[in-house]
Amino acid sequence: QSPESAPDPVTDDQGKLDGQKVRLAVIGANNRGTALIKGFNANPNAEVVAVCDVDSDVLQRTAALINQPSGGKPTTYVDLRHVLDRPDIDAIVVATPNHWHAPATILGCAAGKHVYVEKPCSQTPEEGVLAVQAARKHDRVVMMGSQRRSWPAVIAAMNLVHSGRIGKVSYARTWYNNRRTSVGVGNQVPAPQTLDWDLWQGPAPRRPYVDNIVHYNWHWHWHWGNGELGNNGIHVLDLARWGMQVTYPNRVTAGGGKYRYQDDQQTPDTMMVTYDFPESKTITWEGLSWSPMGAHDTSVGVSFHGSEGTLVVFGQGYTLYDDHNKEIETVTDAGGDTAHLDQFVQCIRNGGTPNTDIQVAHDSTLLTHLGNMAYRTGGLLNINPKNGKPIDNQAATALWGREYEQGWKPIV
Ligand SMILES: NC(=O)C1=CN([C@@H]2O[C@H](COP(=O)(O)OP(=O)(O)OC[C@H]3O[C@@H](n4cnc5c(N)ncnc54)[C@H](OP(=O)(O)O)[C@@H]3O)[C@@H](O)[C@H]2O)C=CC1
Ligand SMILES: O=C1CO[C@H](CO)[C@@H](O)[C@@H]1O
Repeated sequence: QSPESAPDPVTDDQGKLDGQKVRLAVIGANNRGTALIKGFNANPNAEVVAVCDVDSDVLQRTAALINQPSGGKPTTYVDLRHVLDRPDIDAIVVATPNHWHAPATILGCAAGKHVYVEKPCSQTPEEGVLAVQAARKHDRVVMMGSQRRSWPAVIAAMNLVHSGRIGKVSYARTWYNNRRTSVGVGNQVPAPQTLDWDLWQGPAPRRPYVDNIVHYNWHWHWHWGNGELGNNGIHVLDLARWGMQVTYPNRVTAGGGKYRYQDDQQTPDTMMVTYDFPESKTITWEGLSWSPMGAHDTSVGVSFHGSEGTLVVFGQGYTLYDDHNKEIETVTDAGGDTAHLDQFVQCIRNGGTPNTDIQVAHDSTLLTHLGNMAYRTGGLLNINPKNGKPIDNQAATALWGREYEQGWKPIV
């Protein structure tokens, strides 16, 4: 079956389940997928009934984690299209590498499934636009895994910023720091017997298997990933955009490079991006994948700078400062995934729009794409703030979409 001929939609007019458990399939089960299997498994209103992974070892290991209330184990699948064929599955959870995120979301919506898609929700802006269209066309709940949106202290922090507690807020700084090791130089070897390399690649044009890409290091290749900006920048840029109440910028500038190691990584390990918005507001991102010391002695965060004070979101909470940097309060609360996953489940059961609905998700993810597009095309993009598209810039416009393996181009 070709991806363009997905099964007919299975619809229940309101997209609601009248009090039943939401039946989920987790697609992509390794690192993040394992956490999501455990998270949804712990939700009293959800049940993981299927696990799908292109690596049979990962599949067996992760399926074994689940005990269904009925006492059974989830069904296992290698090909996500077979998951979509099952009418008894209400929703899919996509925790594959990034090049699969939007194509799986779009196929899922067409098959009548609600979708929890990991961040970033797309690999290119074009895919993000299509994912929004697919969600609306098929009237599905489509939510992105930017779980900070559901953390109580982060919500309280945003309410403070929006209430004017720190005055007029014109600037937000975001950062991410880590001491990552080198990915080394890979060798072209046969793919492991347990791995279906063709399906792992799916929508991406075919390449030979190289032994330092699976797992995780695909993040650092433009062919499959979106670099640190798409990996960790999305979490904090999403918060910055929420706090600043902005959507599309009018100018994006990017600098940096790949300085630390001589290896196969393509994406920058040192990156600074400035987003200027038409509302006279600016957001910056600083990503250092090799130096662990970030602003305010933290490795990841956002600071909002207002005329009457400053608010720093870090970890699971925030610190509020007055206009002379005197600390007023520090608040921390629950983090994790529980509230975010529950929101997805509740929206499916009871209706409603999740806090990281696909449109919100796309608008935030677009910032990461624009930063990478600026970085890859000379450093400066002028943007149409009405639609987020680069103006008079052929090189950047070429990165709005991407090439697909024949037969895999997403269609809505
Ligand atoms: N919200 C959050 O805090 C976090 C989000 N993430 C996001 O989750 C995603 C996954 O990250 P991570 O788990 O670290 O990456 P990994 O590379 O460790 O895992 C990805 C998994 O997806 C599997 N896979 C690949 N293609 C398919 C397919 N077509 N069908 C089914 N399974 C497939 C992989 O198979 P194989 O076993 O063969 O590699 C692997 O098991 C990323 O997009 C990342 O951005 C990650 C961490 C935290
Ligand atoms: O979202 C994420 C949270 O942090 C992890 C550790 O760096 C990332 O790998 C991941 O993608």
